[in-house]
Amino acid sequence: MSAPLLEVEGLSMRFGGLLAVDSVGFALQPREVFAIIGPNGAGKTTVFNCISGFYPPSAGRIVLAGRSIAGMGSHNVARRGVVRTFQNVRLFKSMTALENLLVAQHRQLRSTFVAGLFNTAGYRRAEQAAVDNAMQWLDFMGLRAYANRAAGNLPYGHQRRLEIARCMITRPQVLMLDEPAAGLNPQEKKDLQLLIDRLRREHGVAVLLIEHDMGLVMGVSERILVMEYGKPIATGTPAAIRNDERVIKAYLGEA
Ligand SMILES: Nc1ncnc2c1ncn2[C@@H]1O[C@H](COP(=O)(O)OP(=O)(O)OP(=O)(O)O)[C@@H](O)[C@H]1O
Repeated sequence: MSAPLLEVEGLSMRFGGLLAVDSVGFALQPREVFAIIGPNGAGKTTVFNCISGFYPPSAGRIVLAGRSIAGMGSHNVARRGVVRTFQNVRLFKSMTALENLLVAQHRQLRSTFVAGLFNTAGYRRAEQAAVDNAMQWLDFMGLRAYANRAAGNLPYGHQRRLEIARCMITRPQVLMLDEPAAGLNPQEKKDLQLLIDRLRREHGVAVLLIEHDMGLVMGVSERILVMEYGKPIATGTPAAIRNDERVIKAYLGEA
C-alpha cells in the first residue's frame, strides 16, 4: 500500500461538556473513496469541520502528505488541496454557473492582478485560460448549456454538481463531500456514483464522503468508517461493514 495521503489520528473535538468526536483515526490513500457513516449526531460533520480547518481540534493529528494541517484555518487547508462541499449547497446564487467557477480560480488570477491593472497580454491570457478551464468543468459536469444561468435558478441536482466542479477546479488532492446525495432523485444518485468514480480515476483525487444513502456508500466506497456517539466503532470494506454486528445494531438496523 502507498503512503497515506491524509492521516487522522486521535482526533477529538469537545463542545463544552459534549465530546462530539472522540479519538477518531483513519488513513486515506491516494485516489481512495472513503466514507464516514453513522446515525444523526454521531460526529461526522464535526470530523469534516476539523479536517477542513473550520474548527481547531481539541486533540489529535491531521497530516496531509506528511505535513500537519490541524488548526490551520479553512483557507490554508484549501490552499494545501483539501476542499469540501457542505450539506446545504453554498454557491453564489445570483452569479452565473460560469462566474461561480471563475471566482473559484481567483487565487491563480490574483497573482496576475498587477498585470491586469495594465491589461497586459499576460493577464488576458490568464483570464482566457480561467474561462476555458471553467468551460471544461461545465462540460465534464454536463452543465455547459447552463453556463450563463444564475446558479440559484439551476435545478438542485445541477447546483450540487456545480458545487463539486467549484471544488475540483482548484485541483485538490482531497475532495470532501458532505451528504452529496441529499435531495437527489434515484437517477441523479446513480449519476453521482459514476461522477465520484470518474473524479478519482480521471482527476486523481481522493474522496472523503459523508452520506446517509447506503446504496451510494456501499457502491462507491473502498472503505467505510462507522461512528456512533463520536466514537469510531468499525472501519472496513463495504462487505465487512455490512456484516458487522455492532454496525448493524448501531446504524443499518435503524434503516
Ligand atoms: N458548533 C457546535 N457547537 C456545539 N455542539 C455542536 C456543534 N457542532 C456539532 N455539535 C454537536 O456535536 C454532535 C455531533 O454533530 P455532527 O453534526 O458532527 O453530527 P453528524 O454525525 O454530522 O450528524 P448528521 O448526520 O445529523 O449531520 C451533535 O450532538 C451536535 O449537536
